[in-house]
Amino acid sequence: MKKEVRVEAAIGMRLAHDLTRIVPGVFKGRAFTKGHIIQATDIPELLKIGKEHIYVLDLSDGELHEDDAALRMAAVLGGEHMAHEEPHEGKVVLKSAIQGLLKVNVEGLFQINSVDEIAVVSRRTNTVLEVGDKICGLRAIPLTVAEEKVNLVEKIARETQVFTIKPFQRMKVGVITTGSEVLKGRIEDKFGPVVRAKLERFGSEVLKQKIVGDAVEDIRAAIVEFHAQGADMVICTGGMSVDPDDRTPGAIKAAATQVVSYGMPMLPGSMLMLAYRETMPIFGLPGCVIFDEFTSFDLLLPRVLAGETVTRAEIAELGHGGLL
Ligand SMILES: Nc1nc2c(c(=O)[nH]1)N[C@H]1C(S)=C(S)[C@@H](COP(=O)(O)OP(=O)(O)OC[C@H]3O[C@@H](n4cnc5c(N)ncnc54)[C@H](O)[C@@H]3O)O[C@H]1N2
Ligand code: MOO
Repeated sequence: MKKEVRVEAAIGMRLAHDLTRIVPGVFKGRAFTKGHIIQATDIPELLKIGKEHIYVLDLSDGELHEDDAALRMAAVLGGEHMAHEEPHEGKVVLKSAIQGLLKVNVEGLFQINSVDEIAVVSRRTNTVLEVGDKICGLRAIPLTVAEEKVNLVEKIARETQVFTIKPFQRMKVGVITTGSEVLKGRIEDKFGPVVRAKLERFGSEVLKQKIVGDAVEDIRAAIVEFHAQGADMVICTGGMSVDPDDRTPGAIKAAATQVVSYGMPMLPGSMLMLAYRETMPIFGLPGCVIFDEFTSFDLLLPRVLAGETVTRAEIAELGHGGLL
């Protein structure tokens, strides 16, 4: 049960929840903390943030304070490689304790948010998380909430394992740079450093970079050789579009046991190819990867490094929102 008391009459009473001050462009946060005992000197400040009344709470059985509801939900939604802090203004934030790939059971999250008065708000599935990055913020909407709603959230969370973080594998990657202009020294290679930096971010490394021309057989042989040497992944660069000298897709196809897709419904990065030679992933990277900061490669590389196999159906789904 909650009772309203005028602030002038509330001196000596404990605040039942955090109170928020927002000054646009300057500050948004806690002005008063739950449990604070109201002093006469607080009254002008309370009135300034629009509080003429405060609640005095007397929780009945089966009713939870917003902070306790949030903490209970965080305890079941959190899991391996996750951490959270104390509630602020009724909200708890789950954070990642490692660098990894966030997997969200979207159906489980939907079921939880279908429980009235509950909000669990997450990053999108397949987001790359660095140490300390937020996974989700969660809260009960009212100041007090029926415990049975939190029980239901706990049940769904246990059954669906809503959030998982997959650490990245450390892979040894063979890089094959195609293009007569690079082989013949007409231009300086820019792909090597870009690919190396993208791999190193996830703790993987370039085993070796081979500079080959545009001949299908040379590119195919280089892929087969890396595979025989035990590379975990091969990345071919350039030669992915429609010119007569763009022969990389044909060479990847010749070396692969499975082509997942040549072409992605994403821009930039629409000419990317993903294939496998047995279990070894092979990427064909189009020229845009040396120019654009984020392409389809930046979306698929973390998936592959997390040990996931990407299907053609998932690639087809990328079209919605794929225009970057
Ligand atoms: N008519 C069409 N034009 C283009 C298409 C298409 O479908 N039809 N696709 C476009 C897309 S999308 C991309 S992305 C680009 C690039 O595709 P490629 O992978 O074939 O790129 P290249 O032709 O090999 O090279 C383009 C450009 O980049 C330079 N390059 C390549 N490799 C390196 C390297 N290792 N270091 C430095 N510079 C490199 C190369 O010299 C060219 O200047 O095609 C669109 N066009
Ligand atoms: O593979 Mo291309 O940019 O879509 O930029």
